[in-house]
Amino acid sequence: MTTPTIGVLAVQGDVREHLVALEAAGATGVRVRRPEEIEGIDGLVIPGGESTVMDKLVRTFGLHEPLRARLTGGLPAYGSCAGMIMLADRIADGRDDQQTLGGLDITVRRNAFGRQVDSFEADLHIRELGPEPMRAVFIRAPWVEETGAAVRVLARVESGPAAGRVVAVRQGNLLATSFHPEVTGDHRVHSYFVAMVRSA
Ligand SMILES: NC(=O)CC[C@H](N)C(=O)O
Repeated sequence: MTTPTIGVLAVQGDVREHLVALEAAGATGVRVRRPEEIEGIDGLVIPGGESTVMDKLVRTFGLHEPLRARLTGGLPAYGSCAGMIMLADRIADGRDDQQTLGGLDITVRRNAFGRQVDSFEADLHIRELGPEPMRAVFIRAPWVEETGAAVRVLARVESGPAAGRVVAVRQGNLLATSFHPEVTGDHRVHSYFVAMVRSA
């Protein structure tokens, strides 16, 4: 696989920013909106947005089952923010009929940082990405409340009232961040994911 083809789930959310970041990280990014577009991809990015809407549209467009089938088959996937929620096996205080694609043995709490701190930025040190801190942008972000034994924690909030909260995880071929690396121009998370896709 010289240049991997990575699909960005394009039913809702900040799709364009991920396509740009994937190209910068050496992959070909394609929009995934129809079931037949799932077959040819080597990896999948689920963008930030609104997970309740994303879930409904994924089911309406007949994408839920084919996406689950590929994820179960080991397709590498990266979810940012709402995408993290879509990859989580469990949502804390889950209500209504919100479903996820699942695969990550985590419980996420939606809009976890509270109304006063709707959106904020913080520097994170992520060993896998090198010594330089990463500027992380959180927008009505979830955090990871529980992790199963197979889940590796990659980053935690480092200071302030939410210090210690888990905001980046990996489990096998699945990667998720609470924050939005696609909006900062720092493409290290996407490069890390592209490397995961290459070695899958
Ligand atoms: N920036 C985001 O993706 C926000 C996620 C949104 N709060 C949700 O619950 O889906």
